[in-house]
Amino acid sequence: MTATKGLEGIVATTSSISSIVDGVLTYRGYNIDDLAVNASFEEVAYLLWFGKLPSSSQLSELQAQLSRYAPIPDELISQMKLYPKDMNTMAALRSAVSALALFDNQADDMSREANEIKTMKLQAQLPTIVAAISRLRDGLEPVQPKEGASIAENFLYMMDGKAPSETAVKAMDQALVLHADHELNASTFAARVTVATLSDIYSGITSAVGALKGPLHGGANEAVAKMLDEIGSLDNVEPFIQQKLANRDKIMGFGHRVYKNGDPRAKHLQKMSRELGERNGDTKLYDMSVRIEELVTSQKGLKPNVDFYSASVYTQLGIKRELFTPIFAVSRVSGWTAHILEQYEDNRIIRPRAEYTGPTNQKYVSPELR
Ligand SMILES: CC(=O)SCCNC(=O)CCNC(=O)[C@H](O)C(C)(C)COP(=O)(O)OP(=O)(O)OC[C@H]1O[C@@H](n2cnc3c(N)ncnc32)[C@H](O)[C@@H]1OP(=O)(O)O
Ligand SMILES: O=C([O-])CC(=O)C(=O)O
Repeated sequence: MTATKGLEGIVATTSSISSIVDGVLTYRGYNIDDLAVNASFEEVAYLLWFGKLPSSSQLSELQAQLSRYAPIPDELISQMKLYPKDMNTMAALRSAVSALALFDNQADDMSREANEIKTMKLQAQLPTIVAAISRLRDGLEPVQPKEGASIAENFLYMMDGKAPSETAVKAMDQALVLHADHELNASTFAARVTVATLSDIYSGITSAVGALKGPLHGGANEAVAKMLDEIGSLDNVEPFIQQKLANRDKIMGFGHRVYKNGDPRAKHLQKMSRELGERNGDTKLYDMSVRIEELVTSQKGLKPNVDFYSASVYTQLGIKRELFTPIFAVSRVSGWTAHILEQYEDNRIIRPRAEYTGPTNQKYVSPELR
């Protein structure tokens, strides 16, 4: 038995949800480039869950269901009020998602029908939770979700309590589409491992949020924003990046386990970042990002991943940095739940082996003789 570090190149499951072949990402066979410019996030969520794009009536029904499920239990809000103000937002989200199970009397109902309802509840409630965490941290009361609004619009509205601009809603919706699913990434794998023990869907999503939090995965978008802050100006990009590369430090938002010639989602986020900068009359963040990309690509051969330009997109939308990774979860919960439903459909416990490298032939010696 020989271990492969990080399971690189290991095919661990079959899946019909999303694929990455020769650098092309598809959801259920639809190219991400097509979906990013044409589909709404709700259409994409439906596609991931049910395998086909919804008809107009199916889409309206889904929107109505998501609206109905969006409010979160008052008991959960009371609990969240006890979270410390200096909390890590992803840790708070992880706790709140776990607590949601306590207020759902179908949490342990393993029927397909019950799991589809929980899937929609989770999709509807994650944005409400993230917006509430943000407001409670600022000493503000949560804003109730607005009936009939899309996930993107509602999320922006619940964060600020003000109607978001059309531009902001469009950008958020596209960002949600781009982050919705990504084959067997670490958080999706964590979700599948958890539910493959026949544990409940809330346990799977709690595991996934925990895995997404790390800076090598979803947490990289927040780290990119910190780096942009630290760099501060276009003039400082070159010395900063040269120093980082000389120290062999990782540049956050670059590199990918699967894509070696670039992440197909990055170009859409780059375009969004440029357009938002032009609209705001200030392209500094975009210009700095492009310069970082030029340096890292020419000197290390590394290309930006989905987390790189999303940092300048969200910053230019006026979103606080500590919400960047939670926004990833607001989108990716669609993919996580699709994978969980798929795992339950044809389940076998996921239990690989480890190559043992510790000592052998040890003999027990009593404590006084050690
Ligand atoms: C949504 C997402 O999860 S996208 C990924 C988000 N994460 C990041 O942006 C964090 C920065 N990137 C990374 O840490 C990595 O590229 C990962 C985690 C994405 C992929 O990791 P792996 O597939 O294990 O690649 P690995 O870390 O082995 O990198 C291969 C080589 O490229 C280097 N490298 C990879 N990424 C970077 C980077 N961002 N900056 C500098 N060097 C890098 C490594 O140091 C390594 O060099 P070496 O062979 O000289 O030791
Ligand atoms: O696939 C991965 O390893 C990480 C990633 O890009 C994602 O989850 O979107």
